[in-house]
Amino acid sequence: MSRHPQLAILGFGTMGQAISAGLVEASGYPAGRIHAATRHPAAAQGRAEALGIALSNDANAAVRRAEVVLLCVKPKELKGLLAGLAAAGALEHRPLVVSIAAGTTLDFLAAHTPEGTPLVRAMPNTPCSIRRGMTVLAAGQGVTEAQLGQARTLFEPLGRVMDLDERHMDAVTGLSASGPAFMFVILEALAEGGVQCGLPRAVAVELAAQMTLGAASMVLETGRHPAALKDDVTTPAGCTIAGLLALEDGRIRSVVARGIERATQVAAGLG
Ligand SMILES: NC(=O)C1=CN([C@@H]2O[C@H](COP(=O)(O)OP(=O)(O)OC[C@H]3O[C@@H](n4cnc5c(N)ncnc54)[C@H](OP(=O)(O)O)[C@@H]3O)[C@@H](O)[C@H]2O)C=CC1
Ligand SMILES: O=C(O)[C@@H]1CCC=N1
Repeated sequence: MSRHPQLAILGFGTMGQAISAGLVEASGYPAGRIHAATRHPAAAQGRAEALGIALSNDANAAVRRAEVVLLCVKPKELKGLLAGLAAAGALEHRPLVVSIAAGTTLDFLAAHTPEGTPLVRAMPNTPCSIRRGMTVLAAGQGVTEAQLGQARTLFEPLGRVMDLDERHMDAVTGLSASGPAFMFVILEALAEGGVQCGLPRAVAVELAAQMTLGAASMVLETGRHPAALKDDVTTPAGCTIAGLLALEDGRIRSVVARGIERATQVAAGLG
């Protein structure tokens, strides 16, 4: 299979568009090799045209010519979509099927696709649209290393990729897939703190975002524990420890951790 297989993207909403944008705009995937399908294409036609990819309401046609099928519909919409593909015989050539649906297991996918369909579950996030994504992959039974590699090749240009056992997928969803929303709220709060202390809002947002990027990059690039990096910032009797204690008074650690736990619990029930 080529490095840029014929790709069908079913569902062209937030994630279908984020992945398409990452592939075409940021990583040079040939737009002509991507065919997206959605039930109401008019709404997203402008975005598809801007990317140069074909968008129609004919999922069966997109799948018939595809070597890789990326399922980007809501979990509740997946069963009907797969039933339609099966009824039309669109998966008879056994393309690699990659689902990003939260809470939707490989067993469910296997039960709703023709026997022997190679299946991979993936959990990306919206930063994939600018190549700063995090995607976790879990391979279905019988998927070869080459097929898993094909899925990896698809997501690697969009950011980091990690393989994990499927049992971790709900926690992955709660942490790295829902996580951007949590970080946007935290970023907004950081900026509000700056505004409260007199910074213009645009300046506060830029400082908050660049600081967050720098802190996250230090964790990834140094491999040091976040607690050790925090200690480096915290001068005895200085301002940082004063701020940290105020955050602890608000139970920042348990509030954030419980948010991930709750998102994980809900993700498990979405399929
Ligand atoms: N949003 C996120 O940050 C993340 C989402 N996910 C997962 O990605 C999937 C998509 O989420 P998201 O992009 O946010 O959802 P959206 O609702 O934005 O997009 C889903 C799209 O699927 C289309 N659709 C629905 N049914 C069909 C069908 N039968 N055939 C073709 N297209 C169809 C809908 O459009 P139309 O009505 O025109 O058909 C819609 O645009 C979900 O399963 C979610 O769990 C995973 C990681 C992160
Ligand atoms: O909120 C959701 O259900 C989806 C899955 C992970 C991110 N967004």
